[in-house]
Amino acid sequence: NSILSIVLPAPKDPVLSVIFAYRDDPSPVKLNLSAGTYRTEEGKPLVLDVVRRAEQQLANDLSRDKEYLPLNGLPEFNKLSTKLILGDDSPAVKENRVVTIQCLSGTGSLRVGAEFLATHNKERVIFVPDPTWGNHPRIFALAGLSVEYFRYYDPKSRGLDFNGMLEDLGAAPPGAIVVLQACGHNPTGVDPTFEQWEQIRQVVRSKSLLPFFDSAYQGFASGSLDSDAQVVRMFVADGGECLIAQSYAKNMGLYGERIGALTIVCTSEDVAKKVEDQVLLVVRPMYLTPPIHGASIVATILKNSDMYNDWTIELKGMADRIISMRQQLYEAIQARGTPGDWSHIIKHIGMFTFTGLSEEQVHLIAKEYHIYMTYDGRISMASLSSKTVPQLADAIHAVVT
Ligand SMILES: Cc1[nH+]cc(COP(=O)(O)O)c(/C=N/[C@@H](CC(=O)O)C(=O)O)c1O
Repeated sequence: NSILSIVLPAPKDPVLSVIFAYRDDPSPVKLNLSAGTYRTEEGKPLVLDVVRRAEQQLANDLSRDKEYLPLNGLPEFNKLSTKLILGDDSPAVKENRVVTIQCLSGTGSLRVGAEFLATHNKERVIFVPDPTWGNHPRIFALAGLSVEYFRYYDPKSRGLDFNGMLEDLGAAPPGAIVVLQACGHNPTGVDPTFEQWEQIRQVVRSKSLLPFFDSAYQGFASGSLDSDAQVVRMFVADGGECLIAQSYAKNMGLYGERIGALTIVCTSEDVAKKVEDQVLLVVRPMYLTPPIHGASIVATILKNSDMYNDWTIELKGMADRIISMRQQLYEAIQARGTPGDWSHIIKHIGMFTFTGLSEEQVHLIAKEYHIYMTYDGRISMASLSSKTVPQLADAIHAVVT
């Protein structure tokens, strides 16, 4: 008599179920556009050259050991991560009111932050964009928060439903948490303009909402680390509070190292101290202390100005390749005279684009053309190459005409 036989089949995960369908497809021309990971022009994963050099340096340093890190992670990693997102001369850092904890990449930063908020924030509602990254609702619900949505994507314009967003944020209860993707919105590729962000900031502050930034693509969206941090810095500059989940998965290609940071900007040093102690009470029973290797790679690169510069060059290379894939796909669709306005492909930013294809068109493209994207019509531009753009443009043309 088995105990586990009561376990029910798990619901389908939008990203993973497509990856499994792709895996099982025997076609030699199959193309996976669903995974949010960078691919080179040859369609291969990329380990940055500067990462290889950092790892070499670490391996040669015989003074290093494998002792536990402190609960809050590798100290120099935390300091350098704070600087990367908040900038070199952040008043919040100077006033000691910023707490940064190394966490297990972006997901871990979001989860630790959510568990902390579920325990200490009197308002248990957290608002996320509609749509948002598929994992957000579960991370926050499992932490004990109640997830609500604010209007974000407008299917008609394939752009931002700005008025809807402002209206929904304006109607949120004081103290509610609001998840804001810092740049390269997943899954739509639609980011507000800076002018729109300023209006969003004013509503967030005037309604006493607590912003929780998800910064998973800093530098990877525009190619510039500073411009992709502008939105976060705009909020921090007003002296208010926010949480920031940072990930080095995409911009440093450290997906499997699970390295990121949770930064909490408070209104005083005194509050920051209490916040840090309470967040560590979440960490200890969750995973005790974070992993050392990824943090050491990041710290090695960020603390050395030559390696930092080399990183920015490789990072811009990745971002530029994605932007050129957007241009090439748009031109290929135009060349085929495919009906409809496809300019959103070049207007969108970051790893992803919402094609606007319907679920049945997505299934048809998978079945007939062996091209896999998530059922919401999201494609990862990073998975395209000059060779495969025509294949996708042909498939889109076939299903929309
Ligand atoms: C917006 C966003 N935030 C956080 C993460 C977490 O990444 P981490 O590796 O924990 O730092 C991801 C990953 N997104 C891709 C990975 C996945 O969902 O499987 C994706 O959208 O494909 C995001 O797209």
